[in-house]
Amino acid sequence: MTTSFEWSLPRGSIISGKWKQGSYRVERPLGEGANGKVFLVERAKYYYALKLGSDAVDLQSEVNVLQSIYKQKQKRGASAGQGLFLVDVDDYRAADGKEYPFYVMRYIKGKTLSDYLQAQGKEWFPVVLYNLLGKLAELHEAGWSFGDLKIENILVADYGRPELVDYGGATAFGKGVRQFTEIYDRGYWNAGDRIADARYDLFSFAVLCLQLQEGRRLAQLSSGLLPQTRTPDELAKLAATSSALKPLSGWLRKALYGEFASAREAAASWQQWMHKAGAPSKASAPAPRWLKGLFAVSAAILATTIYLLLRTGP
Ligand SMILES: Nc1ncnc2c1ncn2[C@@H]1O[C@H](COP(=O)(O)OP(=O)(O)OP(=O)(O)O)[C@@H](O)[C@H]1O
Repeated sequence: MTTSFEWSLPRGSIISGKWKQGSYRVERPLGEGANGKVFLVERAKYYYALKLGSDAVDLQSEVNVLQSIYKQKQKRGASAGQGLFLVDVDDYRAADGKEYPFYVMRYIKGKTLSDYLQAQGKEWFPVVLYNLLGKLAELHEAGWSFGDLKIENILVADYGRPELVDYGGATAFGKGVRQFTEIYDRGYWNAGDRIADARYDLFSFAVLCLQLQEGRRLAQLSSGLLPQTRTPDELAKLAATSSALKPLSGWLRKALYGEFASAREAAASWQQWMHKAGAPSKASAPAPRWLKGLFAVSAAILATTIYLLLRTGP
């Protein structure tokens, strides 16, 4: 992946906006991709993620999506404190004399989905993925398909809260998806067209489950098939023969064949599966280690207090 500008900004550099004069101090780079470089920045003691690009059109389309989600949330009275909301949009004049567009968004302190599951344990899989379906549903209700759903574009914060980053592939419903990753793409698997709809993302979501649980077998499958023999049935068979995914194979088949009308419907069906399987729901998510530790300490203090009370007596 290459960005169209090669320079970076060292810690302490100041990025200031040409039009609104917002000024941000660079802490460190967070990542980089085809559309730009993302930096952790600080302004008035708050941290943000700032995406600096070289193509104003590409960046503007990401800004449009973020604005549209924000407006949709406002309409529903949802809290602005959640989600990847926009903080600022402006242009930066760099040392090379050129102007680069940037936007500033909430900083997501999290790990990529696969790193999170590796660190916290696979038992978080149902919870995190269920929450992700909720995120997709929100986006769809604002009229957008995410388009390029893949492991790298999902950051997971504490308690299994996923956040979608990189709206470069987001496409208004009814338009053609332009930015996608082959293995997650419905067109690549001859399972439908590339016209953005809720089902397009749900297909990628199903592949994401396979990628997380059966990454190696998925890669082998896709490299071993000819373009015309790639079908959703091959993916469904892979799910059915996976010990981790077998209980979910009915759900995955529906997502692969575009049989869910919406992400909400898909989420409701996922939740039913979680209840049946006894998987931890949001409310009863597995207790983090620190919480277990805290419980042990509190129990020890209580026991000591009772002992002392009994000993000293009235
Ligand atoms: N709000 C955020 N908070 C924390 N990290 C972020 C945030 N946004 C982006 N990142 C990090 O920066 C990386 C690159 O960002 P992004 O994917 O948006 O760039 P891109 O140029 O569009 O990449 P791609 O070529 O994959 O489309 C992400 O993978 C993520 O690790």
